[in-house]
Amino acid sequence: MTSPDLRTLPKAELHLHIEGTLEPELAFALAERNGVTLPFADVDDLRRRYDFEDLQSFLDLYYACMAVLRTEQDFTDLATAYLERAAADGVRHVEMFFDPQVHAVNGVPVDVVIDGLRAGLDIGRERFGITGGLIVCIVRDHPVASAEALLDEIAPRAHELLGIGLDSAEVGYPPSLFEGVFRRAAELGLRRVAHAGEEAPAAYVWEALRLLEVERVDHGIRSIDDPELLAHLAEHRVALTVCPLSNVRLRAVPELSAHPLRELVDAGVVVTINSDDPSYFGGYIGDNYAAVASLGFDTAELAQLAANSIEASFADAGRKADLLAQVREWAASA
Ligand SMILES: Nc1ncnc2[nH]cnc12
Ligand SMILES: [Zn+2]
Repeated sequence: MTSPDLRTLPKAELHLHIEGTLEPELAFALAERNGVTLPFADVDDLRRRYDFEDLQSFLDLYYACMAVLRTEQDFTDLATAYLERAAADGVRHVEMFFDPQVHAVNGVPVDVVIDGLRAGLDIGRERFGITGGLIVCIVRDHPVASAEALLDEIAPRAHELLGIGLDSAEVGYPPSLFEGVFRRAAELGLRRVAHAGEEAPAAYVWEALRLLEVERVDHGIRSIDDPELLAHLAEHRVALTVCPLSNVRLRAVPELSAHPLRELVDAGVVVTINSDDPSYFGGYIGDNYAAVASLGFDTAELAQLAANSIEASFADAGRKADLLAQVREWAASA
């Protein structure tokens, strides 16, 4: 039997930083359009620096490149370019992270970012049939007061957002710092997710669950070190948004074959597959599914991972039922 085309498997992408889809070519085009000077000679020079030692070494480059994003049109162009690639990878629903505190440092108001990304999502829906929304991320190594000020700013537009997340440098910035911020976000009607257990230990995942009351955990791979936590995640069906190629590139795991994905699935955890920052990590979501297939996951298991992504999404019940039927159809014909 030939292996099925994983790019036609209908799926949701639940862990995607839209700024992490900025390809070097677009970065230089936007730099020129906006009169911003990037600290790299050219596209090839920038790509050569995509050799990361850890999360922080990646974040340094990632935040530097974000300086080219200035106008509403820039954010629309960025989102549209991603959605076109995502559509080719079988993505039918996407929940997109963005980092307004970093854009604010560059003088870009959060309204510009939201307007630009929402226009991109509208194009994605019309052109590619992709549904989805935005998850505003708190940059955890900025002061808590800055996160609180951001909530003040977005409060009137909370109904235009799906949720709140927590990202950036993890170790030393535990979820507990943001308990009040997340409580207020919940009062605004935002769904809650957080990066936890990417580089930091399982204790950060417990904090995200107990103090931030998250509905999904982003990465969460260090949960593997805590059997009680694994049992809790499985029992309560709290999904992990796992990003295998990211974990390899940022050396959260020594190599793909050492990834704890199989153990997480065997423990009964609801695992989903995602790309994180695909421009920087050598692969979009289709490449991540292909990496999982190379670990020995069979067609039925890959279809189950896609079904998990739909079930764990914040799509409405009708959309979920429709997409789950599409996954079943794919599996039956694979
Ligand atoms: N993998 C990651 N972890 C934490 N913050 C991020 N921001 C963008 N990518 C990230
Ligand atoms: Zn991430």
